[in-house]
Amino acid sequence: MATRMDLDGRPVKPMTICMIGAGGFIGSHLCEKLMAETPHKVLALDVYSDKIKHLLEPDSLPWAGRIVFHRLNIKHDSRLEGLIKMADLTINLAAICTPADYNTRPLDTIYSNFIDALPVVKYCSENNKRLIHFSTCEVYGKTIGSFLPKDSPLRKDPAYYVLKEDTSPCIFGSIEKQRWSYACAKQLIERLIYAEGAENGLDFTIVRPFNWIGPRMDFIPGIDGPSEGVPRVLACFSNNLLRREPLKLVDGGESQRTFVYIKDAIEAVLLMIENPDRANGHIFNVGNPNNEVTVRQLAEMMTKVYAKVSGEPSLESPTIDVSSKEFYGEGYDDSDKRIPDMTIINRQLGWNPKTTLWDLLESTLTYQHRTYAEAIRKSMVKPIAS
Ligand SMILES: NC(=O)c1ccc[n+]([C@@H]2O[C@H](COP(=O)([O-])OP(=O)(O)OC[C@H]3O[C@@H](n4cnc5c(N)ncnc54)[C@H](O)[C@@H]3O)[C@@H](O)[C@H]2O)c1
Ligand SMILES: O=C(O)[C@H]1O[C@H](OP(=O)(O)OP(=O)(O)OC[C@H]2O[C@@H](n3ccc(=O)[nH]c3=O)[C@H](O)[C@@H]2O)[C@H](O)[C@@H](O)[C@@H]1O
Repeated sequence: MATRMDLDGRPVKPMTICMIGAGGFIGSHLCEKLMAETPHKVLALDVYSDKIKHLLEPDSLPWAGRIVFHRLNIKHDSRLEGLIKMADLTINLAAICTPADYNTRPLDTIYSNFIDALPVVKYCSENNKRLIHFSTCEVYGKTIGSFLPKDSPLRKDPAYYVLKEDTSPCIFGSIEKQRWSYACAKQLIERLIYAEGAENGLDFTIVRPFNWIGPRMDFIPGIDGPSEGVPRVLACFSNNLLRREPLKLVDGGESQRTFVYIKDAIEAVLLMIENPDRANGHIFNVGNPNNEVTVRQLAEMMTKVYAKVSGEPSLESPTIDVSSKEFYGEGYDDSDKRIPDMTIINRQLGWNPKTTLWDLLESTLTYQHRTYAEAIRKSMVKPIAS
C-alpha cells in the first residue's frame, strides 16, 4: 500500500483507532474504508458485529489482524479505558439514535447519548488521547424561520434557515416534547467535550451528520429487526416498498431534509482522521445541501427508483397520511428544515459531497432489493400452522 499523505503533503503514520459503535451503520462503512484503503488498525467495540462480519472473517482477508472485534457494552465494562489507552485516536459512534425511541424511551436516550459517553470523554482527556465524537444535526433543532409567519418573505432568506456551526442557535421544543431528549443530550455532551478542550487541552473533533443514508442503515422490521420496531425513514420506506404497502407520511410529509450518501460522508471522516491539525478543535457539519427534499418528495422519488431497480410497477396510491401521534406516540415533534452550511468543512478539509439523491437512492435501493426481497417474499407466504 502506497504511503498516505495528508492535505499538507506530509506522510500519514499508521495509527490504531478505538472505534466505539463500530458495528453500526456508520461504523461498518468506516471500518470498510479503513481496511480497504489505509494501513490503520481498528479496535472495533460494539454489542453487535453482524454489519462488520464480512470484515472479520475469514482469516485470509487481506486486512486480517488489522481489525479486532471486542464485544462490549460501554455502560459497564472495565476493558474500556484499557482499549482507549491502546489507541492513538478514539471515535465514539455509540448511541440510541432512532427518533421512535426519543419520546418513548427518553431515559435510555438521555443515558445513551450523555451519561454513557462521559467515561469515553474522561478517559480520552486523562490519557491525552484524541477524540472524534459523533453528535448530530439535531442539536440545531428548529430553524429561526419556522417561527416566522407562513407567508413571511424572510422565510426565503438563508439567514433564517441555513445551519452554521459557530453562529446558529439550538432551538428545541418544550420539555413535554420528549423528541428533543436526544438533541439536548447530544448538545450537552458537545458542550462538555468543548469545555474539556478549553480547560484541559483535550484534542477533539465533533461531527454533526445531516441524514447520512445508504446500505446497512438500521433494519427491516420482521426480517433483521423487531417486527414492531420503527427505524429511520430510509428503512421505513424501504420496508413499505419491499412489502408493497403505501409509504406512511407523518403529518403530511412536509418536513424537509438534506440526504447525503454514506460513502461521500465517510470520505469526510477519513479526512478528519488523517488531518488532526486541521480537524482538532472543530465542529463539522457533514451533509449535502444540494440534496434537499420534503419527506413527501423523498417518498415519491423512492417509489420511482424502486420500480426501476425491482422491475415491479408502483402501487396506484403509493403514500398514505398518518399523524405523528399515531406513528410515534405522545411527545413527538420535528425539525422543519436542515440545510448545512459547508464553509468550515470546506475551508479546513476541502471536502464536498458528490452523489445526487437519485443516484444514492438507486444504489441503496438496489442493495435493499437484493438483500431483502426474497426474505420478505418468504415471510409473507409462510403457511399458517394447522
Ligand atoms: N446516520 C446518520 O445520519 C446520523 C445522523 C446524525 C447523528 N448520527 C450519530 O452517529 C452515530 C452513529 O450512528 P449510526 O447511524 O451508525 O447508528 P447505529 O445505531 O447504526 O450505530 C450505533 C452503534 O452503537 C452501538 N452501541 C450503542 N450503545 C452501545 C453501548 N452502550 N456499548 C457498545 N455499543 C453500543 C450499537 O450497537 C450500534 O451498532 C450516533 O452517535 C448517531 O447519533 C448519525
Ligand atoms: O439522520 C440524521 O441526521 C439525524 O436525524 C434523524 O432524525 P430524522 O431525520 O427526523 O429521522 P428520520 O427517521 O430519518 O425521519 C425523517 C423524516 O421522515 C418522517 N418519516 C419517518 C418515517 C416514516 O415512515 N414516515 C415519515 O414521514 C419523520 O417524521 C421525519 O420528518 C435521527 O434523529 C438521527 O438518525 C440523526 O441524529
